[in-house]
Amino acid sequence: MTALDALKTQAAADAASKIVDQFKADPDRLSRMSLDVAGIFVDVSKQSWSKAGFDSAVALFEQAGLVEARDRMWTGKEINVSEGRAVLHVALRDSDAENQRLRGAEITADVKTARDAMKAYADGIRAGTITGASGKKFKTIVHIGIGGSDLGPRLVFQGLAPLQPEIDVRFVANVDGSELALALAGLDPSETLVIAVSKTFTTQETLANFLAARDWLIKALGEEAASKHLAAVSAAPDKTGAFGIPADRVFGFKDWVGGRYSLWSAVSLSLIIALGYDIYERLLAGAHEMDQHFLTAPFPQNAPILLAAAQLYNRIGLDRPSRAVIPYVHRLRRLAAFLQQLEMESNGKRTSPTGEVLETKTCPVVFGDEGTNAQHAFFQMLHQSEDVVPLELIAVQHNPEATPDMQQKLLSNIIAQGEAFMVGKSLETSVAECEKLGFDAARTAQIAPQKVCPGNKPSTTVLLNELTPETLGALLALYEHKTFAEGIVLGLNSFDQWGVELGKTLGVNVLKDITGDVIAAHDPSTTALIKRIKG
Ligand SMILES: O=P(O)(O)OC[C@H]1O[C@H](O)[C@H](O)[C@@H](O)[C@@H]1O
Repeated sequence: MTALDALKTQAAADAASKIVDQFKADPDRLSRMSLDVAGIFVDVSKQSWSKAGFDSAVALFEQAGLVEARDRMWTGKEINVSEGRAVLHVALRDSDAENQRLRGAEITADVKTARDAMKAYADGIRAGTITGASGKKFKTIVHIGIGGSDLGPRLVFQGLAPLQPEIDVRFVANVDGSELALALAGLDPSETLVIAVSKTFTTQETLANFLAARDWLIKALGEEAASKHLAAVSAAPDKTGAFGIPADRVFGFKDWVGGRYSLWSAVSLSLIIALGYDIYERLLAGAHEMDQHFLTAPFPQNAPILLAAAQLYNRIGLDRPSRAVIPYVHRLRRLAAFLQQLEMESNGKRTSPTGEVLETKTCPVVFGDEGTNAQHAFFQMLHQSEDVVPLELIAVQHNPEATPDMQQKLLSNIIAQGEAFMVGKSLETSVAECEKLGFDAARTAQIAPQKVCPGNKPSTTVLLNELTPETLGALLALYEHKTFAEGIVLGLNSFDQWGVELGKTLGVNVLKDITGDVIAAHDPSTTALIKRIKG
C-alpha cells in the first residue's frame, strides 16, 4: 500500500468520529497540533484528522523524500527539471556568507549585485537625488506587471503601506485599459515613475500597458524627458532596450527565481522605493526565519508541513476539492489571489516530471475573500452545504489601526466562526430556538431543519501577533514551503507551468483573426465571437 493509500484508509476511518470528539479523546491534541513560529501561531487542531490521521499525513513527507528534495533545492540543484533550472528564491533571503557556503561565488555575487543596485536606486529616489526630467521628486510609481510580477508586490504594498505614503504605488496588471486609466488618473507625469516588471519581458499584457503608459509620459514630457521616468525589472534585461528604457535603470534577477516566487527579488523594486530598503530587509528577515524553521523543525512541529499535511489529508484523504482562505485583515485582502497563483499554478498539474499521469488528485481550488466581509456573502454555503470546504482563517492579533472595540469584535468573529464550523447546530437546538421564539408546531417543523448546521467542518487558524514586515515575510514563506512540500508528496514539479501556454498560443491566433483579413478555422461559437468583435 502506498503512503497516500494509507492516508486514505486512515482518513476514512477517522470519518467515524467528529472533530469535537477527537478533542475529548485526546487531551494533548491542541498542543500537538499547534505551534508558534516567527510571530505566527498556527493551529491545525480543528482539522478532521484523528491522532493517527495526523501522524499518517505528517509521515507522507518523510516517505516522499522531502528532506533530500529540500536539500537539493537549498543547494541549487536543477529541481525544475522541465526548464532545466535551479529554484533559489531562498537565496534572496540568505546572507552573503550563507549563499557563499551553500551556493558558491556566482549566486552570491548575483544576489549582492542586485541588492546593491536596488538599494542605491531606491535611496536615491527617496533622497531626491534621482528625480524626474524636470528635477521634481517622484511622488508616484506606476508598477506594471501581471501574475508573479504583480500579486506579491501588490499584496505586500497593501499590507505595509503607511496611511499617507510619501511615494505611492499604483499597480496595473490587466490589459483592459481601465486599470491603467484609473492608475494614471490625476497623476502628474513629471512626478511619476513607470516601472515595467516582467521576468520574461515578453508578456503581452505588461508590454501593451507599458507602451501605453510610456505614450502618456511622452505626450506630456517629450520623448527624451520621458525616458527619465522609465525603469524595468526583468530576468531578460537584453529585451528591455527595445522599449526605450535606459540600461542603467534596468534591474535584473536570475532565471532561478520562479515568477510566483519572485517578490523577494527586484520584482519588488516599486515597494522598495516606496517603503524604503530597510522595510524590504525586514521582509526578507521574516521569510528567512521561516526558512530556518522549515529547514530545522521536526516535521510534526514544522508549520509549512502542518499546513501541507492538512491540505493533503483533505484533498487526497477525503477528496475535498476546494479550500477557502479567509484573512480577517483588510490589508491582506489579496492573499487568496496571491495563494491562487502560488498553489494552483505550482501544484495544479496532472503529470509527474517524467510525464506519467498522476494517480491522485493534486491542488484543490483555492478561493477566498477578507473576513468578516465573507461571512456576509458566502459563508452561508460553507455552513450548510453538504460539501465540506476546509477553511484557513487568518487574523492579526494586535492592530494599531483598530480601536480596542473594533479589534475585539473582529477577533471574536474569527474565533467564533472556527467554533461554529466545527460544532455546528443540531436539530434539537434549532427546535428549542423556535419554541423560544413562540413558533407553533407547524412553523417549528418548517423552520427548525433550516437552521441546522451540520458542523464537523474543518478549519486551520493562523494568527499573526502583528502585521509587520517580518511577520508578513514569514507568512508568505510559510505558504511557499507548504506548496513545495505538497508538490514533493504529489510527485510533480511545482516550478513550471506548461498549462498556461495553450491559452496564450490560441490568444495570439485569435488576435491575428481579429486584426487580419481572414479568419482561420474554428468551432462555430468561436468564429461567431470573432466576427462579432470585428463588427
Ligand atoms: O513576469 P512575466 O514574465 O511577465 O510573467 C508573468 C506571469 O505570466 C505567465 O503566464 C505565468 O503563468 C506566470 O507564472 C507569470 O508570473
